[in-house]
Amino acid sequence: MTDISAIVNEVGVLKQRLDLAQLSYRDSNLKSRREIVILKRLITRLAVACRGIDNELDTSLQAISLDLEQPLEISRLIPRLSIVERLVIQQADVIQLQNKRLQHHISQRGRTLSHYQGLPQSLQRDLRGIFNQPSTTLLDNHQRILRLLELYERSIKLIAANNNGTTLSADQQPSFEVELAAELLLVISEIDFTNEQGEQLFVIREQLTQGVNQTRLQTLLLQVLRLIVAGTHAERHASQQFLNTLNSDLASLQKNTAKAASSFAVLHQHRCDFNTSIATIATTINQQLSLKKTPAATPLLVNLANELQQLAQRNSQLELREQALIEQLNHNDNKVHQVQQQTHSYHQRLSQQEQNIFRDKLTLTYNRSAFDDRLKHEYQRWLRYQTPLLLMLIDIDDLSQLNQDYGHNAGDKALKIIAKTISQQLNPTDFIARFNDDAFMLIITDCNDQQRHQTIKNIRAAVSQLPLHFKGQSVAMSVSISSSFFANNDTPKQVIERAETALLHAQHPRCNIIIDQI
Ligand SMILES: Nc1nc2c(ncn2[C@@H]2O[C@H](COP(=O)(O)OP(=O)(O)OP(=O)(O)O)[C@@H](O)[C@H]2O)c(=O)[nH]1
Repeated sequence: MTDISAIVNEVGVLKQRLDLAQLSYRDSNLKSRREIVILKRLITRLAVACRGIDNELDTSLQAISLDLEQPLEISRLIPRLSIVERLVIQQADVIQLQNKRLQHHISQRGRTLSHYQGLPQSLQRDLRGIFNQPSTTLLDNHQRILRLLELYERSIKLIAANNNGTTLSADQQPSFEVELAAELLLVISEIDFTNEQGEQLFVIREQLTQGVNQTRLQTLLLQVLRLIVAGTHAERHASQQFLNTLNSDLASLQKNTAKAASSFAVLHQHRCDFNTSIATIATTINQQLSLKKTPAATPLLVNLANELQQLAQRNSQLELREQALIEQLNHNDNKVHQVQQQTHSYHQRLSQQEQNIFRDKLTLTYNRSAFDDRLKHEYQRWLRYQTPLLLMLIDIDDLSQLNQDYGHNAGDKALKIIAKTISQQLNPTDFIARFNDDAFMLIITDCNDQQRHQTIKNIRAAVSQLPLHFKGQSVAMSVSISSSFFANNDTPKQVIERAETALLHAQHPRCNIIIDQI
């Protein structure tokens, strides 16, 4: 009987364990449902943040969101989640780097503009206000800001010309205004702010379509400029918040997943122990029955055997649920893997954007930031190896006149064609960047004086032979070029200044002169 009471006790203990195992299963199931909610939220946020960046990314994120509507569980994802988290942090770093460069570019343009002679003091103050804002992500909007600055510059010239009462004829002026207003409308229509600034831009758009005078146009230009900067600040703030939330979501997902994984391990251990116990009891009962020493206890033993069988069945159900859990975990594993890949491609796209910010959008040559970087690098090389290093400054003659006579689009076209023509005269190792409005700078390494002369000659000849036609007229273009080798204790700043000063002197009274200055 002692054996039997022991068995009864053990069966009781086993029942308790089974109940515990079921509780623990329910608990871990609840936790994993919570994780799925977090994962869904995360994917939705990612989809909102990446919307419009890439069609494929949009579609895939949408597909994942739909898939997540299926029943899921989460675990074993910790390493992948760590990678996703790292990528998100990297993206934040990339954005910061882009900010710095764009801000630099924009403040350069702003500075040039605010030094424009004759600009009313109040306008100068307004402009300074805009450009003294803290560094921010003007990522997608920096080109628009530059275009606005350009429009603004042109409108100032228009007013200045008006004040002098000379430059523009009466029938020229309204068309010039209309052209400026149309360009401003175009800039606004490209902006997609969903915030307060977006609404204000909409109002300005309405005003522009109804027609505005010159002074109002200039006020609106400045307002649009301010709104874009403010709107970009707001968007930047929102995307920063998104990244922060994404990070904390990932961290919480990771934590919960770790908990779920450990609950799952405990559950599994329970079941193993349970199986062993059942096997042991079954053996004991069989032994008792085979001994036939306790016939009175036989019905009790049979009952116990039945109970054991029931326990074994419940255990099998538990096993099935575990199996389902494992399948869900695998499914989820795939989902997180997809998220990781999407985040990775988002990251690659940001890297691509980073590449793009080194290019001048109009001429596709490198821009000033890229030039600064490259020159720094070549200067270090020159310091070290003292191999020849040459800067060549090429300024397009009379671009403003061309703009005035044939319109800004003609000026754009000339800039593009001349940039391409210059590039065609260069060696693969030469570097060309748009240095400012109508000037390009070349960095040429390992070149002697004779090659320098030849390059200048080739560029001038190629540009002067360009077949440019605007409004049915053939227009001849030319460039002024100065160049200077690095020598003695030169710094990049000194060589650039030397080339700029030489060019300035050569252009007045007239340009198209080669200046070889060492
Ligand atoms: N079309 C067009 N014009 C531009 C662009 N960037 C700057 N400009 C214009 O280029 C002109 C440069 O003016 P200036 O520096 O006086 O140069 P310029 O008229 O070529 O005179 P010189 O260089 O002295 O021969 C300005 O009128 C700008 O508006 C651009 O991207 N496209």
